[in-house]
Amino acid sequence: MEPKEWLLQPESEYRFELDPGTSLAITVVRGTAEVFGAELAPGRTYLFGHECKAAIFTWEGCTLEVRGRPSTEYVSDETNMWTCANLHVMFEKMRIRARRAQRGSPPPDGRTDTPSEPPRVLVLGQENSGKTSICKILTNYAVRTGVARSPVVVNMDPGEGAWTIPGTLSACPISDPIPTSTPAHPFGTTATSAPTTTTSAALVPVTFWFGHMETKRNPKLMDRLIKRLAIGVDARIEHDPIAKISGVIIDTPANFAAAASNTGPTDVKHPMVKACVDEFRVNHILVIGNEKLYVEMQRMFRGSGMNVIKIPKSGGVVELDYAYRDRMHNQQLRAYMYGTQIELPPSVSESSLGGEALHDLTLSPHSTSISFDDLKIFRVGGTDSMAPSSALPIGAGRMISEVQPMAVDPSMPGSGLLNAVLALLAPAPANASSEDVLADRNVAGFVIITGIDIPGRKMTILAPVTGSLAGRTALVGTLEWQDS
Ligand SMILES: Nc1ncnc2c1ncn2[C@@H]1O[C@H](COP(=O)(O)OP(=O)(O)OP(=O)(O)O)[C@@H](O)[C@H]1O
Repeated sequence: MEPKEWLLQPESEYRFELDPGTSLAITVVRGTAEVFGAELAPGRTYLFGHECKAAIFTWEGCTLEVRGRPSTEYVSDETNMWTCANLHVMFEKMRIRARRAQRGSPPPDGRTDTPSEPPRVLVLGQENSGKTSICKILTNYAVRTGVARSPVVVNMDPGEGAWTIPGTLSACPISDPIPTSTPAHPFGTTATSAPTTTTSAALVPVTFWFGHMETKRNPKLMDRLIKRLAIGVDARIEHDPIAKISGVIIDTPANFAAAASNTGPTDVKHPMVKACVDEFRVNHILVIGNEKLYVEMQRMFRGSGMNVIKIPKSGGVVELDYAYRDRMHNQQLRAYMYGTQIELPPSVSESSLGGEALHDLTLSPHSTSISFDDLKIFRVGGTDSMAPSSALPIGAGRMISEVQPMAVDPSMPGSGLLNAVLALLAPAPANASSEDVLADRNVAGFVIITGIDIPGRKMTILAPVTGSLAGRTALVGTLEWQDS
């Protein structure tokens, strides 16, 4: 198949959408281009797969050579990249001020009355408004400035796998551009059992287990984890002066933008926004394409010094349906266990990639049989946390607190453990108090229960690496492994 050439005028973008089982190879043959803010090296071939939907944008104009058959492809010169660039310049000025204050130098403009806080940005918007893409663009622009920058990207959306798997909340300082090639890795890849030379091993996120895909499953736990994540981020950047002045960029789930009810004070309607703002000391809220939410945010934070900015939704953002999201959740879990393989499009050979594009990162998980007694398994909030509070019978209270861990006995029929995804917890800190809930502990990795033998008191566990699980503690939620 002959490659197709696309001639892009300055400030335009080539948008594409891939169907399942197809892939695309793109080479910049002239000019400069970027994908969600990450520069594409001229002459190098980049692969996209797993139903990836993205845009290759150019500031100065470029020629792209495209091999493969996307289901949709077109060029648009209506983008919101100028907005992103202006936001980046504003945030960069804040970082410069913060850096000078950190070093004890006078501010660049000599004004001592303006604050020298780094940008701490919360991105809000409805479903499919382009929140994750804007977080990526702002992060990529920050790390491309030519001076050391390492903003902390926070994924507050448990439906988004971020660096690990769905069901988690995580944060990670980013110092290299976030690539885009597959939605299996929305914020780049971390090493699981992969060789460190082939993945961004520097990405070691702070990760907590929420256990569900939707925040409404357990709002109390969400609230607790927002606080816990903020503490984790502070601890991570405490001894990292560059990350400290680079600020924080927080991606949120769509329901942060939806009011819990249409009545009552605004901060009651948006409790999770309020929690994020308080815990992460947010100083900028970006509201994507939602006038009502923009006005509500302005009202909610009036007089607090908060900068609420309305930004247009890009016309390129694709409406992702539930079936697609379901496939991506499975894809992210599979990628965690088995790695990521992107099939080469017809007419692209291994040698034409020049050994640079990583398309086959195969991992080999291990299946082991362990005794029921080896692993202590808990479910936070018990089984009734699976139902939203509003679904409980009128007047009925919960039997247990939504953040309380309940032991799960694998020998009980209907334990819900078969095919469940478990988060292995890091060892408890020495100073952990008795009130500590297990969900407060960092996640060290994930395993899947693929078989349960009740008479033999054994279970089969799929894990990315070998190693004994004896004495470990794990949390279970509502995430299930669907082996295909
Ligand atoms: N300019 C663009 N051109 C083509 N595709 C785009 C563009 N911007 C975003 N997309 C794609 O649209 C989809 C939705 O975008 P994104 O994930 O950023 O939205 P979101 O608001 O974070 O979604 P969610 O509802 O999951 O919170 C993604 O697949 C993304 O890659």
